[in-house]
Amino acid sequence: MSLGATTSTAGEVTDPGDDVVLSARTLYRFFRAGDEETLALRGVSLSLRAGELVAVVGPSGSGKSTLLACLAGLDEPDGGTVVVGGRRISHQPETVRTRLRASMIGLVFQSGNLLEHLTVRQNVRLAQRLAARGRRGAVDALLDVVGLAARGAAYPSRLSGGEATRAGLAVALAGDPAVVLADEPTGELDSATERQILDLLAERARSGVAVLVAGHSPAVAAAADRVIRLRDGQVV
Ligand SMILES: Nc1ncnc2c1ncn2[C@@H]1O[C@H](COP(=O)(O)OP(=O)(O)OP(=O)(O)O)[C@@H](O)[C@H]1O
Repeated sequence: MSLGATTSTAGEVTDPGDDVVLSARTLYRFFRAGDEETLALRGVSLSLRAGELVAVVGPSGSGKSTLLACLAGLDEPDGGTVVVGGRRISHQPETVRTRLRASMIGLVFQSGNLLEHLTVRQNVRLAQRLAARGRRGAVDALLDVVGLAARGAAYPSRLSGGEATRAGLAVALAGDPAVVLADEPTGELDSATERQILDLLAERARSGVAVLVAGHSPAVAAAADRVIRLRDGQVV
């Protein structure tokens, strides 16, 4: 995918670099609860290239989830810029962020991204339709990739933790995203299932997707091509 366009239209960057699919510059995020102010992100910058698997690791509270939410346009940074596919996603109206996210980004959460009243197959098909990008007929192939070919008719409440994560991954991949952002997808899984999920993410990266996965576990860092360490909201 060529992302090298140069234009002055609002929301586009001048030179995103050859294969940089996502970049964040000097992100700040403050939270205020009563008198207490938390600086969750303190000037975080990063770039994510097509075909690489990058891990964001750091202790609890270091800012991983906040960072991923800002990168995905689910949350707005108080300072700094996020650019995805050559277009600015930060500081945009929600409709713009949602559209950009749907066309470019697949999200995987530990808590799951499945609608409970739909089967696994229906969840994946819906995600594909919403993104309006996935290849038709690819739903079963995708379920096969994540090892859930036999579980397409199951409802989320009947899935094990590992199955739910893999179904969530199929949903995230349904729109053929250029970027996958996974927030602690393996947090609650045993090490064999964690390995499976990380292998799937690595395989996606090898096929050209830019993958960012946040987690605590050494296995997450070990699976990555590159590791970004966060502490107290800063890259260390
Ligand atoms: N909505 C919020 N309101 C107030 N403080 C928040 C909010 N969200 C996050 N924080 C604070 O921001 C800091 C970073 O939190 P964040 O969830 O990003 O960390 P994390 O590295 O993802 O942690 P974990 O590994 O436990 O999920 C923490 O101090 C947290 O308490």
